[in-house]
Amino acid sequence: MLRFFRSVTLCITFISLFGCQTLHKRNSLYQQFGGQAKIEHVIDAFILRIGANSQIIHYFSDSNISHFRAGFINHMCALLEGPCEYNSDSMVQIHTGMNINERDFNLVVELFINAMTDAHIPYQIQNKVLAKLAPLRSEIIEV
Ligand code: HEM
Repeated sequence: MLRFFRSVTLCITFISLFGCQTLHKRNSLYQQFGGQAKIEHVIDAFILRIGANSQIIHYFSDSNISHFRAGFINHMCALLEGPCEYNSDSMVQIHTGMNINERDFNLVVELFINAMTDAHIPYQIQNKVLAKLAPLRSEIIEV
C-alpha cells in the first residue's frame, strides 16, 4: 500500500513538473512574440533598415550579412527563451573594437523597434523584448 502511495505521489510530482514546463514554453516570450517566423520577419526588416541608414551602415561594411542574419536570429530566439541555444561568441567578443557609441547603439535599437512596430508586435511585448536587450548595452557600447 505504501509503495502504491509513493508511486502515485511520484506520478503527480512528475505530471505537475512536466505540465509546468509545457505551460512555460507555451507562454514564453518567444511564443508571445509570434515564434520563429515572426522573429525572422522582424530581423529581415531590421537588416533592411540598417542597410538604408547612412549613420551606421559603415559598421557592417566588412560583414557577411547572411551570417549576421543567421546569428542574430539564433541569438534573438535564445534571448526570448525559444527552442534555440546560442553558443557563438559573446556580445563583448563580437563588438570589441567596433567602438560603438551610445548614439549609434540607440539608433540600432530604434531601427529594431520600428521593425517590431511595422510587424504589429504589441507594445507590451516590445517592452519585454527591450528589457531583455537592455542589459546587453554595456557589453556592446565602447568595448
Ligand atoms: C542590443 C543590441 C545588439 C545585439 C543584441 C547584437 C547582436 C549581435 C549578434 C548576435 C551578432 C552576431 C551575428 C553573427 O553571428 O554573425 C552581431 C554582430 C554584429 N553587430 Fe551587433 N548587436 C547589437 C547592437 C549592435 C550595434 C549597436 C551595432 C553597430 C552600431 C552592431 C554591429 C554589429 C556588427 C557590425 C556585427 C557583425 C560582425 C561581423 O561581421 O562579424 N551591433 N550583433
